[in-house]
Amino acid sequence: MKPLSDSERAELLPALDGWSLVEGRDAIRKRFVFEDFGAAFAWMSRVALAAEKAGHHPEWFNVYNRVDVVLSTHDAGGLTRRDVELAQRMDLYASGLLKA
Ligand SMILES: C[C@H](O)[C@H](O)[C@H]1CNC2=NC(N)=NC(=O)C2=N1
Repeated sequence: MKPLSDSERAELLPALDGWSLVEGRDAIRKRFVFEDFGAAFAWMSRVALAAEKAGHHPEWFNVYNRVDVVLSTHDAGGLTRRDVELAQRMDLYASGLLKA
């Protein structure tokens, strides 16, 4: 999988909801805040199954109801379409679960 081209970045990254570029690294990040630990972990479980199926895994750190996520494609050394797809899937699965 090739890293995103400049034109792909310009098109795909601004369309993502709440994701931002990580400084000093070709990666994107987002903080998800859920109602409680149960909601956070339910979401993580669902994402984990999808990630395993796709063979593309997040870097993430969970404390109680908060999950800090970083996405990058290690094999490509930077952002690829796989990261964009996983970000979109994470957002989809989080809808309705996030803290108001
Ligand atoms: C063999 C296996 O599919 C690869 O090592 C996958 C696993 N999960 C991965 N996840 C991420 N984020 N980047 C990768 O390059 C990657 N590679």
